Amino acid sequence: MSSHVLEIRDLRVAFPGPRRSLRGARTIVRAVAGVDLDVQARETLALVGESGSGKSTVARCVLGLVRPQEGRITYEGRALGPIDKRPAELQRAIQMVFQDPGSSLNPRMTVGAIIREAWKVHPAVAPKGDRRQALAKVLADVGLDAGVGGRRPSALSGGQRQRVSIARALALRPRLLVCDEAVSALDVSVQSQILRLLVDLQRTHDLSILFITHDLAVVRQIADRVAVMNRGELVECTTAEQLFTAPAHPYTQGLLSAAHDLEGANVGFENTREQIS
Ligand SMILES: Nc1ncnc2c1ncn2[C@@H]1O[C@H](COP(=O)(O)OP(=O)(O)OP(=O)(O)O)[C@@H](O)[C@H]1O
Repeated sequence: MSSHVLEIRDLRVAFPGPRRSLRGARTIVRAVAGVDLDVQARETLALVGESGSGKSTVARCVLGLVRPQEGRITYEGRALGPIDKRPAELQRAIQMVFQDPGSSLNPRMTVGAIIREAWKVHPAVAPKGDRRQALAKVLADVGLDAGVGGRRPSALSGGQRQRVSIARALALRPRLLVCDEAVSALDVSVQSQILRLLVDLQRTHDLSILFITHDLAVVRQIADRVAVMNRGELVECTTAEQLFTAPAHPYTQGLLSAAHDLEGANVGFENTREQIS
């Protein structure tokens, strides 16, 4: 049997583009133009590319938030349709961590209420016994004190808020996390802490991660394999090591040298996976 948790085949998504003129026909933006991708059990696959290359659209298709014109997405061999047509256990099994927890966490609710609400939506994974203890455990798993449960997102730092987003996802015992620019809004040192947390959680919770980012320094810290998108197409999919040492595609070579120019000293980033193993 295949060890692929997620399989994407010939995915195609087009959006109506801007009008050419007041009376002219609409253009079409081919956001995803025939993508094949697999995420294996317990791996982190980074999906990288410049802004507008189609990464988020792939993620939104996996979540069932965008309906592709063509293609097939399966999770453990089961076809994934739109989110509202998915059985509860499939909705639960794939969780998303967004870039900006400020807008994805309800500002009127406490952290505890946010997590309890996730359990209300998915009673199959709600704790059977002491909910307080279960909440403290979920928060501890992401490095937060139990006291954070009584606070609202606005009272937390950006890094703490992102830990809460991860806790909310983990509370549903997912198998696949889709992280869309999940550390992009954070300072570099906080980014590293969150990336380490994800690497740890992946091991302790048997997670697969599809990690979307435009930042190659982040890829270096977290990815097992890397898929590179350009203009809706996948141009290269290889191990992280291979990508950084011998990128095959000219587009990837260009991305790497642009990152070199931008980051200077940061290019020598050590790999978090190696540091903590
Ligand atoms: N809902 C939408 N309606 C119209 N066009 C869209 C929509 N969503 C995405 N697009 C277009 O599809 C293309 C791919 O966008 P997408 O957000 O997937 O790229 P991305 O690589 O994730 O970029 P970014 O990192 O900037 O989000 C872009 O040209 C974008 O403008």
